[in-house]
Amino acid sequence: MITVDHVTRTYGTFTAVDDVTFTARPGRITGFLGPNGAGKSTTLRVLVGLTPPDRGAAHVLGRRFKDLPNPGIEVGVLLDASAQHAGRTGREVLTIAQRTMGLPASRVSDVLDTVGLSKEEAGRRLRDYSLGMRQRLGLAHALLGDPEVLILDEPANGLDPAGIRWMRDLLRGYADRGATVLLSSHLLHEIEVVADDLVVIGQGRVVAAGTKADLLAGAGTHAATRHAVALSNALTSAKLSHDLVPATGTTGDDRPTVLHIDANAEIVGQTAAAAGIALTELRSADGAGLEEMFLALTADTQRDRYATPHVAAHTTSPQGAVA
Ligand SMILES: Nc1ncnc2c1ncn2[C@@H]1O[C@H](COP(=O)(O)OP(=O)(O)OP(=O)(O)O)[C@@H](O)[C@H]1O
Repeated sequence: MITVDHVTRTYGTFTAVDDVTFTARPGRITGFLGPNGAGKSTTLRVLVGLTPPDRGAAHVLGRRFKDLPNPGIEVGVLLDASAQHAGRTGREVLTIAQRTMGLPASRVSDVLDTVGLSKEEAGRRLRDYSLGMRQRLGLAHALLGDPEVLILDEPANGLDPAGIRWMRDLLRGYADRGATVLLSSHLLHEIEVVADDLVVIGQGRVVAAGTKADLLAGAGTHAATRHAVALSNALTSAKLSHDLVPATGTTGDDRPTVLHIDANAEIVGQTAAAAGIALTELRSADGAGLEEMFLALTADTQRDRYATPHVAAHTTSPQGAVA
């Protein structure tokens, strides 16, 4: 269990983390999401005692990190995979940690195996490691003590697709055995696939927290059609609000146009059928849900604005909007 309780951290007059409160529970993977500079790393640093908070407190397994007698055994931490002496070999890094923690020497080979670093790679110096190899070594370091809690900052950074899949399975296995897993990431798809719970942060403040299922509930429906104007009219008549999904076909294109509708697929299908409109696709918008939720929740805190063309059924002429 991890609890972050009203944590605030300022640098001069700048508030990097502002009254942040959330819980990461055992047996679950909690995804910590936010735009660049939102305060994710600072929060994780407070959690592991590297940055003192100005106000509030963070606890891991009911204690402050610095009060854990042998933290490596209880909590596996990966904050910055490059923060190791470049002249040491991977095996040396792990051996130092293994001895410090009082673990059997066999743990080093075990975790090298787990993260897929070969004997030969473990003998190379870190300065010669690729980004993905450093990340794997960082994970090996975090897993060394077979801890009950994992705190990982951007763990998928630099991993190839097979590595990302492997990491996902590894974290799922940990959580299924009752561990608490907290991971930050910008990779929304990764978080969407792996996380049970989500905490979204923007400009230092928590803007949403809860189970992924609750937060993404009501994601709506995506319907594709070659008759977007007619469908938009039918949806407007049925008082169903809808938007054009950005970067999909527009009138004049050969591709069907995709609309996002704030209603379930059954209602949308019935509305289209009643109006005699053929749909080429009808599906829950879950897949796009996290990205849309993330951008909407953090819109005020994004440095890169994004243009969303709106059909805005109830306010704009559908013909004008999709033409
Ligand atoms: N030591 C420091 N001194 C001054 N400002 C800092 C310090 N550490 C962090 N900050 C500021 O706090 C804010 C939050 O930074 P943080 O690294 O926590 O964000 P983040 O959400 O992890 O971002 P990213 O996704 O880009 O890694 C940023 O504006 C950053 O510049």
